[in-house]
Amino acid sequence: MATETSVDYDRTKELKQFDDTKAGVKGLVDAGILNIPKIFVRPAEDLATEELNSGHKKVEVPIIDVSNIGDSIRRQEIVNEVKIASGEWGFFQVINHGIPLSVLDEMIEGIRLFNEQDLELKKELYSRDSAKKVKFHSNFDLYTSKTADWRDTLQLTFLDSDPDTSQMPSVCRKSTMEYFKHMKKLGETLFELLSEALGLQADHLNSMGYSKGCSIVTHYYPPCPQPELTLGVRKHADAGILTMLLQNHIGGLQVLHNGQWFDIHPTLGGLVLSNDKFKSVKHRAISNHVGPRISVACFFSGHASLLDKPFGPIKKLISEANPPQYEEFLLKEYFAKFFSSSLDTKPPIDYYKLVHQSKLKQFDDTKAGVKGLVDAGILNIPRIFVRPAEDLAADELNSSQKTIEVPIIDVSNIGYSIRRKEIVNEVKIASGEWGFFQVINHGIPLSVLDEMIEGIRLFNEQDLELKKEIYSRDSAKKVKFLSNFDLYTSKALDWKDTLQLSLLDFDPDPSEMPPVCW
Ligand SMILES: O=C(O)CCC(=O)C(=O)O
Ligand SMILES: [Fe+2]
Repeated sequence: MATETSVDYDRTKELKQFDDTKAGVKGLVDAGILNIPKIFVRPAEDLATEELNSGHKKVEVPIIDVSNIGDSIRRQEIVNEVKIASGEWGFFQVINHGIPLSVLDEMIEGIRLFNEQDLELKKELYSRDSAKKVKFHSNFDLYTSKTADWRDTLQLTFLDSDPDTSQMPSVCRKSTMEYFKHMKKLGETLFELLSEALGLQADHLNSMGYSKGCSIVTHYYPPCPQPELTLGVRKHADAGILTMLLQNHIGGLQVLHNGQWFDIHPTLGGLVLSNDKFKSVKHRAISNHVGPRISVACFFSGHASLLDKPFGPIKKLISEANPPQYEEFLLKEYFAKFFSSSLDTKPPIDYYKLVHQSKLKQFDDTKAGVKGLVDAGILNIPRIFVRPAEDLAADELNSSQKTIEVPIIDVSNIGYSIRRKEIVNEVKIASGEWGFFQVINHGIPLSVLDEMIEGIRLFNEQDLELKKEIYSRDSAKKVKFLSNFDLYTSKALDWKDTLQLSLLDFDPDPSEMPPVCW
């Protein structure tokens, strides 16, 4: 514990030092660093899951040609393509959108100029103040994430009005204004297509104000000396309703589909959200030896006037056959959740998932745990236990050949001072390197261990009504039985039931223990 705290302390200090430079990641590169600072290095277990990337892909990322959208037959086809892409991927690339290439190029160039201008000018805009409409910083979640990402961000928020040109950095003012104009128009078109794809009137989503408020979040990813150790943007799902994303020639955007990462080659891409009819795609950007990589995300997340209003599944889509999947929430609470947590934690929309919550409650209310399901003769495990596809894919990892062995420590002869020193040393190494070791020759009779296991088997296999009496999630209870202590907060449940005996302030009290195993 003590080491954990001191590591955390150093990290906070390093984060603050980095933040105080107000020079972002580009400042580090300009200073000529050869190794990236520790605050950017991803945990070893995350780095190991990169294998995910290597598999052969049998499908292709959807590309939608929106030319001739005015032709009613072609429009129907496009709506259908949008429906499939949004439902299966939550992502598509748009081509022939009519935005002049020069507008896109100049937008990227403006952002390059902003980031490469005199540092003192950039520093003036460096801020983490959520009230600021125009600000520059590195990693909005710098102090809450496990690892910082290799990018700097200039954020322009226009939720309640069109862009305020006077506040915009002069180097990218003209190009951003022009780009914004086109994004607004394309955004409206995409919202029309999405409305139609949901079986609604074409103007449905636009008339709700979704295409009115928008934030343009521009990222600058300087070349990274050790791209294998960090990311440009960690895996996440966007919080907004629709994101339109532009990236320069370097590429690096990847979307997660059926547990595999797909590279997205530079062109405009859209990302989407809805009542589970459309997917909210997980995506990330890798960092690279070459650069700068530049990307521009245009988030449509609703006009400022919607922030205080309840937000929930589209009423017209709800029926008995198609019940709501999410409860209503206030948009401002939802965004507060998003901005106060690390980008890669559970997407905020998951907190409002109704069906999932009610399925969890149903299971909890049986008080029979996982064993109850098995006794009922289920052949397929309920969905609440199924791990996300990307976690399952990462398990391939498990199969690789191991060259070292798990530490086993023989504690016999612990009374001899020379042997004790050796044991202490083994404990030190095992605890430092693994945080785990096995103990042998501990002197506990085998029968004690066997009887303990047998008692727990008897407890779990006794009459259900007796077990139910102590089923509880009450943290004050010293003796309780339950399945998954984190049932309501985890991504997927574990296949286990638990009898918990907390002996923190008292020796076991036999009268409180389950009779079969006391
Ligand atoms: O830079 C990119 O390609 C992705 C940026 C992104 O995902 C975001 O801003 O949410
Ligand atoms: Fe994103």
